[in-house]
Amino acid sequence: MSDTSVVNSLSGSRILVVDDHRNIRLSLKMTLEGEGAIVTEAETYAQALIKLGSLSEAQAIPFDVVLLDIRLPDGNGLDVLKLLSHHKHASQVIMISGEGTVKEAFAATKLGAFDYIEKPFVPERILVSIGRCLDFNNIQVTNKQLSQQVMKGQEILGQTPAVEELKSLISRVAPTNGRVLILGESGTGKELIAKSVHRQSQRAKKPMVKVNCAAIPHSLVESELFGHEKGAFTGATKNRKGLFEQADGGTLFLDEIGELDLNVQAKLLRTLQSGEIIPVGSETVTTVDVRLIAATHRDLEGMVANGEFREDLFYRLNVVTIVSPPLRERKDDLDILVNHFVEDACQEHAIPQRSVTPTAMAELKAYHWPGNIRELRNVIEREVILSDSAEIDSVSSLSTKVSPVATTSTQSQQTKSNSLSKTTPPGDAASFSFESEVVPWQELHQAIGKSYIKYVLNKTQGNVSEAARVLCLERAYLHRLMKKLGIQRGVVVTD
Ligand SMILES: Nc1ncnc2c1ncn2[C@@H]1O[C@H](COP(=O)(O)OP(=O)(O)OP(=O)(O)O)[C@@H](O)[C@H]1O
Repeated sequence: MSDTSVVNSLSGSRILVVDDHRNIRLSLKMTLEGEGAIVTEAETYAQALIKLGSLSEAQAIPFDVVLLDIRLPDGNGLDVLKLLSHHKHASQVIMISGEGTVKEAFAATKLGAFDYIEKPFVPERILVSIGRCLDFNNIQVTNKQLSQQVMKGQEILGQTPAVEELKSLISRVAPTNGRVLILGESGTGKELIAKSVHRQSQRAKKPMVKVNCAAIPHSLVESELFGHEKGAFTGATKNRKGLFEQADGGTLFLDEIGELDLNVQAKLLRTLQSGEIIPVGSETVTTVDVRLIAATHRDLEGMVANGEFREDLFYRLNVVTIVSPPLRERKDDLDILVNHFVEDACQEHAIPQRSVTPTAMAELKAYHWPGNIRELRNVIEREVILSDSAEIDSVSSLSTKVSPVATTSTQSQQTKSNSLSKTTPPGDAASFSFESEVVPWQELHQAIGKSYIKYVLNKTQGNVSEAARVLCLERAYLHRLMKKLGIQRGVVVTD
């Protein structure tokens, strides 16, 4: 036996030895089986093809490594190699040859042979080469798994004309350096589009840095984008690179750009015009090469008209506009999306495979989807988790706040299976008469809560701190609740 690293890597590996010399086959078989490999022999070109199977793309080749002699009585080993090189899931091939020439060795390597070994060889030479092959196979498998993981959830799914058009626009725009403005409602996939543009661009190997402008306090946006010098403001204890610099050579994705205040908009405009940034508190100008992609669910043109967004910045950003269509305008994609999200949720939560029945699918199609694909993903995840059976037959967790837009074909099913969850769609009172009498649960919950808080505030003479104490709530939380429920501070109304 040879060294342990070889012993470990050969154990259980499937190896095909193709050679017309019986002695060579036997000696290879003995050596390889001694290391735990499973060896199959072929004496001729024809036998090799039989052992390799149909070589159709649908079938994996049943060997990890093929040891292939070049001169065979009925053909040339290089032709077998050629056939294997066209196969998507081919095994690795090590060519062996008695009277090999440099030309042959070169041809073999060009056709994708992993190694080329001349006879006579010592067994260790073969073992080391096979060990490397197997390591390479493992690395390839790991790479594939990793890239599948990275790509998981990154694909823009859908086949409706709207989505096909979207994908075609992305593929045309992506390879250019043009700035992109992505418009669309929340949850329609704007971030997915931005990632797809970056991935298909020449900057794909460089970073894509994402920033949600709505999530950063106004006072910090400038320093986040452009960086700051030590001591520029309280808390700036050291120099810090901004997101523009972090994205240098790549893409900066400014999500919710409509939330930037006018001051930062002016600085952003300057950077877009000059390609230069000046960190907060610094005098040094740095040049950056960044492709900007911006997105918003807001009506930027309306904001320009109202003076809330700079017109010059709007035109700078808006070299190409991509509109992400709302889900209600591409309901034919629901089947694909739903099946994908069901599969995803089952995998993520280690739940046996579930499926959605046509009845449940009709309910999903009748719904208006105000939260778009994000809402769909969440609804499906909830249904998968809560469902007791392999078939999801009814969708109980659709939001109760928004009316479904029922189509004629789905109304009867919807009335049957969805009797409690929806409010009446406009102009459709007859078929929803029972539902029109029912107050959705969340509305009821809020109404009771509002009435109760008002009652307590009345008892405490409008004293919010006292009311919070009595209700066992944090004062700040009670304030937020009052704001949400529309209870004005200081105005105490007795219901
Ligand atoms: N066409 C699609 N195919 C598959 N998944 C999608 C698609 N569009 C959106 N999603 C999924 O829906 C969710 C929301 O998408 P995304 O965050 O890109 O939306 P968004 O428009 O950027 O939302 P927001 O405006 O709230 O930031 C994500 O989980 C995303 O993977």
